[in-house]
Amino acid sequence: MNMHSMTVRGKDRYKSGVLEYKKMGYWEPDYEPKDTDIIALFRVTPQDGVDPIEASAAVAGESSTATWTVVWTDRLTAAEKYRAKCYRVDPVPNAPGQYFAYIAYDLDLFEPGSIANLSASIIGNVFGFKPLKALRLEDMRLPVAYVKTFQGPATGIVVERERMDKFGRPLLGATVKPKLGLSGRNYGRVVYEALKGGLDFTKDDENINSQPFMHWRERFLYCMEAVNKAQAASGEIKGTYLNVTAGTMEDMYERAEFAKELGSVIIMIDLVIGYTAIQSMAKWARRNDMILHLHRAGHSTYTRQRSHGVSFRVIAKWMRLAGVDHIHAGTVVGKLEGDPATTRGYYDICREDYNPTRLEHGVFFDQHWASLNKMMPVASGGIHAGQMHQLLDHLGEDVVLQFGGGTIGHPMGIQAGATANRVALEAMILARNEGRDYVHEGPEILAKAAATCTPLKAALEVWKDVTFNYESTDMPDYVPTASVAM
Ligand SMILES: O=C(COP(=O)(O)O)[C@H](O)[C@H](O)COP(=O)(O)O
Ligand SMILES: [Mg+2]
Repeated sequence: MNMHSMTVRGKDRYKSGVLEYKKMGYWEPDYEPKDTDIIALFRVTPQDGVDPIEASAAVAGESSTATWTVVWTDRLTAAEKYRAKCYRVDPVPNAPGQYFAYIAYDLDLFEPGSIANLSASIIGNVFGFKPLKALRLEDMRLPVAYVKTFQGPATGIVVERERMDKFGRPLLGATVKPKLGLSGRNYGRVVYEALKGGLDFTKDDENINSQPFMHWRERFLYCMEAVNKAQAASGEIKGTYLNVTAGTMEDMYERAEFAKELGSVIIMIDLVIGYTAIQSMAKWARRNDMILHLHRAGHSTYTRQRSHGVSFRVIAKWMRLAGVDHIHAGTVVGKLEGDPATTRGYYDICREDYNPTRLEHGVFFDQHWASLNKMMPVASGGIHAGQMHQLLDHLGEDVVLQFGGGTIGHPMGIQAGATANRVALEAMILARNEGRDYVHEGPEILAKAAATCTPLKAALEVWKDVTFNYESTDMPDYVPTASVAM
């Protein structure tokens, strides 16, 4: 690096001549990624005047071996091998000033089985790099050799269905509401009524831990009493996701052990506990035959903006490696953002053994999952019985459909809310199994089922106008085309 260039100030500071990552070897247009390389696809928005290829090479540099200048000690390493290599840069169609940069990383740059280590490189410093206006990690290709170093989902969809004794339909759940403030006794009543009314699961909310109005042991005791009573009353297996999220690992382990002691089939954690804590809890869940539910609390702070942050498809991939069994993955039709095609891509990541590239779903790479278990996607956020045909159509059968307000807000009460959801689902599954066009005939099928089910009739009546049709911020707006490198 020419030391003189470091004295340039202001806007000129970012002119291409100042960045020398290309010269340092982080741009290799002829590089053919190896099967064992990890590949990251970034959406790079360079500052005005910064050459896109230089900016992309800088991303490769800053997310692997480089600092801002060449250092003598590079010569003491196999720098050729350890340098990440940006090998392709394409302009993003319909997004002036944005570029897709493909970067390959040698497998030896990463510790086996550690999301913390992977993320410290790939999203470590580089998002704050001054020559970039914005940066988004869109997708990653994880080689089989790397995937195999992770445990993967503790239980998986197949064994979950066996343990729950539920087949051939989506599972049904509800988040207890209001989110905060209920006493243990009243909380337990919600769980009992929702389960007895026909749901398979109830769930703690993301911010229910151990507050003055209900300490965690209180919650666990009342919830498991409710589960046991509802199982006895219905003859079905029931579960409630006991949120073990806490301030320390010690507390989380203590809560998880108590959940196990009480006979719970499932525990829950929040994404905000961090990657290492998630991996530890996944190992605990595997050792203790427990289903592990992950609420993606916090993700929208970095997944929602189209030009900056990390796509949820990357988080979904990391979570499958880390080993959770359930993951919130969007609803398409509910209150929270997410368009059908992109959401479908997230569901594919959860449920397929192998993801072929599907640019229309925002899936940029073939991804082999090396026999890691599948994750159950969870659809939650503003959904109700009147949308059952759309939910089944968009999300398929291996999914948990969770109706919080859509159960507990039912005009005839919680049990009726649960019954409305169960009857709507079974009517739709029956129609599907009979080969009917349940999507287009959905409203008729629901109306017919409602004729003999007053709770469903009331649900359809009260929520008939509830739709959330806002434009998504995460539409797949592109299909990569010509490379600006050529
Ligand atoms: O409490 C709810 C939904 O409640 P309700 O069913 O009453 O709307 C969940 O926390 C959200 O689903 C999270 O969103 P996501 O699932 O997208 O992570
Ligand atoms: Mg919630």
